[in-house]
Parts: sequence; structure tokens; C-alpha cells
Amino acid sequence: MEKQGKSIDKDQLYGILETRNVKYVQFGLEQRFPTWYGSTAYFQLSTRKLGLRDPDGRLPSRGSASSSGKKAKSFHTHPEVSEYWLDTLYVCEYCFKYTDVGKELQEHGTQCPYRFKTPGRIQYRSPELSIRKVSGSRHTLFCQCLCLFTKLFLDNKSMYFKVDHYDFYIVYDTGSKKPMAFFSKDLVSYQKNNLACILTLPPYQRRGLGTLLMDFSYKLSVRDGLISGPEQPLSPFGLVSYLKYWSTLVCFQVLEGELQGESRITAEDISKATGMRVSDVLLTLRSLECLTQNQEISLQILRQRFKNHKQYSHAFINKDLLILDN
Ligand SMILES: CC(=O)SCCNC(=O)CCNC(=O)[C@H](O)C(C)(C)COP(=O)(O)OP(=O)(O)OC[C@H]1O[C@@H](n2cnc3c(N)ncnc32)[C@H](O)[C@@H]1OP(=O)(O)O
Repeated sequence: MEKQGKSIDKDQLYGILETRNVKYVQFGLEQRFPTWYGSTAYFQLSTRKLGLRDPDGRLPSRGSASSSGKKAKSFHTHPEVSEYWLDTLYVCEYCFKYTDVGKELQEHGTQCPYRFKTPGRIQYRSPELSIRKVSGSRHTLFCQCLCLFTKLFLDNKSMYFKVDHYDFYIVYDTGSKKPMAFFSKDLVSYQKNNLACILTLPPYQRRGLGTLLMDFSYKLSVRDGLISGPEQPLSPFGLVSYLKYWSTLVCFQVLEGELQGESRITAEDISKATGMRVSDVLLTLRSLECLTQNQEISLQILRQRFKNHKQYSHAFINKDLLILDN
């Protein structure tokens, strides 16, 4: 989501800070974890106080998220400002509103509307997990708060407020109202990206939720007849997770899917069968070390690799459980 490559000077991007400035997130009443990256976007730069509160000091109410500072320049780090600006950011685990006062989170938690009703429309439902599509233009404040939160775990993100051109796909435990992971998707993507930004909330990582969402994003783009992929550049965690997902997808299509039985296969064939971009197919084949010196695909090596990946396809979307909008 408006992530920027290394070629662009990060100092020009609003919200980016090279050091962590919030030490911990208190997420709901029970979960507490350290942040990964700094963010100025939560703050008024002149005071380093949280910047998006109502004038009377309360948590922002529905539809009132200020875009104050939107046009502000990024904050340049100096040695003397390397300390934390805030020890603990208290964040609602249902709606991502935030405060620096613990008691306010407690009070908010009992009445948060998102605790009683999840936003958006259901698009996938298994006995364990559900995915809901939430429109950035309809649930603006919720999506803005989600984007602000994401910045604490993704360093090259600079979009927080202009959410109305995105849909957000959010994973819940079926029956629960607590978001666990999400990805955003441009309503119109000229680069034909099927995913702009993905985050699994720290308490829920390494459970296959990222893989589930990646697979879901391809189900959407393949349904639309697109060869597609995520917005570039990927973060280091994004790259390692995508490579694992792509490896399983490629092996599966070649050995047990549409391409099984073929004696010679090209990257273009795999792209058509999977909906992946040719560049992503080649990256995956290289990481699996199954390209020969002539850049041909060695099915023998791919078969060996699949042994390590096959069990991983359990984290994929079960097509029969999709409930997609028309
Ligand atoms: C286009 C973009 O948005 S790029 C930005 C990507 N997002 C971020 O970097 C934000 C912070 N990171 C995250 O939110 C998460 O790490 C994600 C979304 C990248 C992955 O989410 P998860 O739900 O943890 O992924 P999932 O459980 O499906 O893991 C898939 C595989 O990726 C690899 N992987 C994921 N995280 C890690 C990690 N921290 N260390 C090593 N390998 C990892 C592993 O191979 C893992 O499989 P395994 O757990 O069986 O070993």
C-alpha cells in the first residue's frame, strides 16, 4: 500500500522513522508485545503526543479520524531523539482505536461496537476461519486505525488515511470478533496487483494465516482472469512467506494439478496455470534450485522439493467454502 522501494528516499515518506518510538503495544487487556518499527504517523510532531484525538481528548469517534499531519514532512531522526516517545500504546483489539491511557482502553473495551458486530461481508467461511471484505470507504476510521497499527510492524509503509480506494480482507476465527490478519487491495490497480499490503498481527503469526490470505488474493485475481501478484517491493518477511507459498503452489500445479504428466514445462505454462507473474515463477524456481544451466525446469528436482512442501497446502483456501461477491 503505497510502499516505496529502496530507490526512493525514505526520509521523504510521511510516518517513517528509523528508530522505534513506541516500545510496547497493549493489545486489548490481555496481550502485550513490542513494536518492530517506528512511526511518526500516530503523533503530533511538534509535541510528540498522540495526534489523532478528539479536541476534548477522547479516542477518535466513528468517522472523525483527523488527517492532521497528512502533509507533514517525515520526521528526521537525530541522535537526541532516539528514545521512545511512548512506552505503551493501548490499542483496541476489535477496532484498533488507540490511546496512551490504559483506563481509557478498559472503558472503551466494554462498549466498542466492533466487539459486538464485525464489519463488512463474509467471503470465506470454514469451521475454523472466516475472511470478511471490509470497504475502506464505508469503514473509514476502522481501516485508518488498522493502517496506523500496521506501520508499527512494517517499515516501508506510508499510507494511513486515504483508505477509500481500498478493500480490506480480514481473517477472524469463525465465531470470534477479533481480527487476526488482513490484506488490503486497491480497487483499481494499474500494475494489476492482487494485494497491496499484508499483516498478520504478531500474536497470530506462524499459524498459516498469511498463507491463507495470499492464496485468497490469488483466488480473487484468477477469478477476474488476471495474471497477478503482490505490490513490490516485498518486506523480508513478505518475501520469505511468499516464496514458501509460491513454492507449494508451483509444485502442486506441476506435479498434481493442471500440468501433471507434461514432460516439458516452461515458466509461462506455470504462470498460466497458477495466475502468478512469470517473474515470480522464475524467482520461485530459482529459490528451489530447479532451473538447469539452460534455464529449463528440472521436474526431477521439483518432485524432490515437493516432498517438503506438500503438507503445507493444508493452509490453502478450500474453494468450496468461498462465498465471493459477484
Ligand atoms: C506486499 C507486502 O505487503 S510485503 C509486507 C509483508 N508484511 C510484513 O512484513 C508485515 C510483518 N509480517 C507479517 O505480518 C507476517 O510475517 C507475514 C504476513 C509476512 C506472514 O504471516 P504469517 O501468518 O506469519 O505467515 P504463515 O504462518 O502463513 O507463514 C508462512 C511461512 O513463511 C515463513 N515465515 C513467516 N514468518 C517467518 C519468520 N518470522 N521467520 C522465518 N520464516 C517465516 C515460514 O516458512 C512460514 O512457514 P512455517 O511457519 O511453516 O515455517
